[in-house]
Amino acid sequence: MYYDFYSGGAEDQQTLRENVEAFRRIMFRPRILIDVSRVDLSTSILGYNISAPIIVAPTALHQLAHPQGEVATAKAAATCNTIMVLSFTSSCTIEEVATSCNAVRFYQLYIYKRRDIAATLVQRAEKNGFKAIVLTADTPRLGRREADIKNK
Ligand SMILES: Cc1cc2nc3c(=O)[nH]c(=O)nc-3n(C[C@H](O)[C@H](O)[C@H](O)COP(=O)(O)O)c2cc1C
Repeated sequence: MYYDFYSGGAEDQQTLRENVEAFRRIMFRPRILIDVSRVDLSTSILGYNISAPIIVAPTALHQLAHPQGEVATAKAAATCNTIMVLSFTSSCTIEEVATSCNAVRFYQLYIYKRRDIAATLVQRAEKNGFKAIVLTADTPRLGRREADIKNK
């Protein structure tokens, strides 16, 4: 059931397939006869410098995959000099992740009807040195993930 959670998509998984296909369609443009003695992919997001234009997207429940969960992911982000976005549905607490490493951390938020829950979480994230809120707006309801239904 853990594997299905990570690998599965909703309904007939057409969007999941299209996500993979979309990346396959992206080609690197070769640039010929230019100086490659120093290659630098670094960039910045909201003023924070990172080693490449890649950050850790918010994903739920890392402890399903590893006992150290998001703490280990945040340490890896710090080692790679990039940003860790901690999921609202993280298996480690905001405080555990904050004290585990010095990665630049953003906090992902779903907005529930109970706005006081969101407010409390934002305050906890702020208090623990998270630098930005990543608002997830595309999940007004969860997709119908048939593998999860089967595994219940
Ligand atoms: C296993 C899994 C768990 C996820 N959990 C969350 C989550 O907790 N919060 C969230 O905002 N997005 C979550 N996402 C969405 C990812 O952040 C999203 O896939 C990522 O932003 C990459 O976007 P793309 O799939 O459109 O390329 C999850 C995705 C996967 C595959």
